[in-house]
Amino acid sequence: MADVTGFPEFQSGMSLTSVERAVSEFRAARPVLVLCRDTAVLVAGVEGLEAPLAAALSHAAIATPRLVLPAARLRRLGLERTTPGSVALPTIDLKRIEQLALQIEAKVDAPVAPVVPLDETALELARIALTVPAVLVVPVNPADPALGFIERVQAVDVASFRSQAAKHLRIVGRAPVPLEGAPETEFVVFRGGEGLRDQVAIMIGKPDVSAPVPVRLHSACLTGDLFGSLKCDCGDQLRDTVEWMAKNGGGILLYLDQEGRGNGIANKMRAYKLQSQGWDTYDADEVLGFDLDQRRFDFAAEMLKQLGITNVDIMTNNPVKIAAMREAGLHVVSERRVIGRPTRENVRYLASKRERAGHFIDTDALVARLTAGE
Ligand SMILES: Nc1nc2c(ncn2[C@@H]2O[C@H](COP(=O)(O)OP(=O)(O)OP(=O)(O)O)[C@@H](O)[C@H]2O)c(=O)[nH]1
Ligand SMILES: [Zn+2]
Repeated sequence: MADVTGFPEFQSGMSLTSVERAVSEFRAARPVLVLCRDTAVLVAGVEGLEAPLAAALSHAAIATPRLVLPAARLRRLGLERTTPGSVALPTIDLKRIEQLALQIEAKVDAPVAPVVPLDETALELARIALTVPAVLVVPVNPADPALGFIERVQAVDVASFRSQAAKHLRIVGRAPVPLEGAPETEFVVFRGGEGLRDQVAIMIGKPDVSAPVPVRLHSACLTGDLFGSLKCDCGDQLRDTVEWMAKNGGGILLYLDQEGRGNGIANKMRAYKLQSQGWDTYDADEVLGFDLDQRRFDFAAEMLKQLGITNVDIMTNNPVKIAAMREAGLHVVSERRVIGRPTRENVRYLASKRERAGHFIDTDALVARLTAGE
């Protein structure tokens, strides 16, 4: 007789699910209890942190709470740092937290301690949740009855979440979607990978998979892809790639849920606001606590493998994407550059990508095109 006492199939993937639940709580500005052997901390983001929650956290604390900040933010606060650190908070003072985590001209006002593993977990939670990377970590007693209703997650599950999510990618739907200029196109939707939504492989034409297949990894850019923002070249890159693939025997465009270089749309808008005040694309991100690029591409390589691709003709200017495909075991046979139209608003952005992140972009040629009014 079948075993009717339990639901064994529900066990598989539970560690992923527990992190997903914790991330939902965290995004809703509710604290999460993170456990590592005998140690427990409440973790709360600085976004949405208000006085009643601050008071409850102080009340539950069994040792001094701390504010954990990433290296990028500490550099903005005036320290030479390549690793995250924490600042003790004898009282949970919202104004001081706001200053240390977000204010533009703030300087660090207290000693910065090296992080412990639970601090790293707290930052990782904020990263997965796509919130501002600044977190309050409050040591607590996990048996405290006041914490009974709070979502609990194991630190080890948070730490392995992103690589697990890459491994658990699976196709959940596919259908033909004829596109203008590329009528023979199929959309293949994958669940898993990065971000909070699904990933889509757009199969244009019928590429010969025995030869190197033209592939573009395209990170979502709502403003550029959909609305034609002049601030970047994403919309052109997207449409030009589809058109090129349709005319040249087909290819695969991976549309990846990595808005804002993996920082999420809200942080991208925070960065755009800073850019409107004169900051460049990378410095604006650093003010918010982000390093150059938060994206991983291991799951994109996994999508290609599941589609039966091993040899790739990659369409990108980004050396990190190329290295990631090689590292994941794909054979990058050739490379093509993909440059959109230069605009007065995007030329500085493109130059920064070349100067700061080593993208293969000929900015002199772009400036010449812009001046010639192309
Ligand atoms: N944080 C941040 N993200 C941005 C900004 N402008 C555009 N983006 C994001 O940058 C990403 C660009 O994606 P891609 O064009 O696929 O990647 P890329 O690194 O430029 O590489 P290639 O285009 O392949 O050469 C998208 O996720 C955009 O949403 C910005 O000013 N700040
Ligand atoms: Zn863009």
